[in-house]
Amino acid sequence: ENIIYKDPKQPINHRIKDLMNRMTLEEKIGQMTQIDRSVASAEVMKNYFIGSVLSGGGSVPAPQASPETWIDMVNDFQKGSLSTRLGIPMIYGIDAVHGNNNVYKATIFPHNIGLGATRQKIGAATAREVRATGIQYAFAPCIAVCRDPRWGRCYESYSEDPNVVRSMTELIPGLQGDIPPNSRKGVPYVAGQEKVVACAKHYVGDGGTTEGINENNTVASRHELLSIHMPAYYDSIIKGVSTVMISYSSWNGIKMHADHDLITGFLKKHSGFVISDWQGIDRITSPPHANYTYSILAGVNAGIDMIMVPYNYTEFIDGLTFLVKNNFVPMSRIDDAVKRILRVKFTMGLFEHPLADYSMAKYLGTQEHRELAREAVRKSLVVLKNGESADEPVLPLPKKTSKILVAGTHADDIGNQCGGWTIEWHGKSGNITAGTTILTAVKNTVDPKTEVVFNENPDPGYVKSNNFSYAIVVVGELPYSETFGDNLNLTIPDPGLSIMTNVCASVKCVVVLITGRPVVIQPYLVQIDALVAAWLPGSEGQGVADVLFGDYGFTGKLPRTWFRTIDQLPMNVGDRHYDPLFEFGYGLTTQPV
Ligand SMILES: OC[C@@H]1[C@@H](O)[C@H](O)[C@@H](O)c2nc(-c3ccccc3)cn21
Repeated sequence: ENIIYKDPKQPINHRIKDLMNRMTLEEKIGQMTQIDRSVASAEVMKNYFIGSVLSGGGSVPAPQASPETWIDMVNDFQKGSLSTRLGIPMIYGIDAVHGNNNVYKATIFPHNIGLGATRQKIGAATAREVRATGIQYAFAPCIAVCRDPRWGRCYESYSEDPNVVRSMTELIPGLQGDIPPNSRKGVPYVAGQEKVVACAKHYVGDGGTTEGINENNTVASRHELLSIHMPAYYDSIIKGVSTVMISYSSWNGIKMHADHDLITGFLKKHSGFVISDWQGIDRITSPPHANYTYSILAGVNAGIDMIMVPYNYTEFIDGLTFLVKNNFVPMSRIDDAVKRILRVKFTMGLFEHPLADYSMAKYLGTQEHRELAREAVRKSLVVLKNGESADEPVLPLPKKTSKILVAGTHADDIGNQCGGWTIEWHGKSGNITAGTTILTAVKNTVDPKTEVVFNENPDPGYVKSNNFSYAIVVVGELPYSETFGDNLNLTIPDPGLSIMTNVCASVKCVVVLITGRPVVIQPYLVQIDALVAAWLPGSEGQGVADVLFGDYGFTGKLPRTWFRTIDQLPMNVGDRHYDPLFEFGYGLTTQPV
């Protein structure tokens, strides 16, 4: 190819410069525009030079669509982009935040709250399952530091402790590949076709809002912001994260999407691109979209490079074009944004491999990935109580006994054990995707002679009259995401609470909590014989039975403080007044049998 930007042997900076020199303003602004698949088509991609498409939570080509159907859709949009004058390929993004979780039959890993180990391997497996659907960009990892469990997204946060969150940035080399030894830091990196572009989110302070109110205001000194919420961004950038997503929240009343100092003045020492959240610039104003021209002006001039519009792309394109032509947004700002977007697209080899090939479809939901998820589940569970004293432990449970009861709303429900961001945006109860429920796992694990009785919500009389050796009660929160998960009381919703108290009043009980965060449990502890925090384990429920029955020991530790009562919140490790029910880092261990 004698056209420099099309020649993979040319240095990337030369390819960027050559391509930029050829681009019209319309083509440049198109690169800055990301639209949802529901308003995309090959025609739209071609006519508006769209640079990126996404699947918002639950935005799928068809219910239970196969990997091939996903690849067909992505390649159809790509062909539209390749048919433009300059043939700049588009990049497709999706929230693969615990596996490629929008996709039917994808492996669903534990949510971040439960991810204690194996993060790089999980990143690599997730990258493969994203590529299995032809997608090249994952809006992960979320490196929020959740400081108040009343926040609806606390389960998307690894921990309240910035150091734990920093260690979780190991997901990035899993997703993107390890940056080459002694390569320049702060440069985007994606190692080929089995890796994806990652996205550290949401910049910055998303987990520190008042009372955990989603998208709200984080009141913090500069020192607190930099020491609690910022550290993991350093690690992410050093590890070559290619993109950073801006938070809906505000810092001391300033909307992050309009914060030039923190975006351009601080973050953009790295040379990847910065992307807005969904209608993130619209929400700069209250009410959202009250002055969209101002939203575009404030967001783009603050330093945002790609706008997740995601629907009314002509309004965005026309608005930004007006602002550039009338010198409200300098051309230098547009060129900076497009340069960064092109750098990521060139670095990841998208110009050389714009179309997904079907050979990777086989990676979706493989047994190998499910075994990895199962291992992650084992390592994520935390034993908070194990009998009345160490010399009479309840766990591990005997496999061989006459008859056991399994009860609870979360015992035989894949959707409940996966939580939000699974198949649908908010997740959904029921048999929503492939996997192993905890009940199935228990049946797989006990001795064949042991009778396993499942009764979701038994009455006390039933429990008493049946002479069960013990009961496993699996209850917790119903699936939720974002604002819908904001919760000021953090009680176990009924009927879970009454199932727990009824069963535990009548027989020796092991309570397994399926929650995205600590919940009120102190009043019930005395009647619970053993208590396990299982968080949101995902599709591989076998990992729960593996440790319950001693095939593996429990090793998990609390990644966040377990409060005594709600009125203590916010309360985090290191606070002067710290009086938790179970402290950060607490967890009883058991030996494998
Ligand atoms: O799914 C794309 C992004 C995701 O990456 C971000 O983490 C998350 O904050 C987010 N919220 C919405 C969203 C919010 C309200 C209505 C519709 C969609 C969309 N998104």
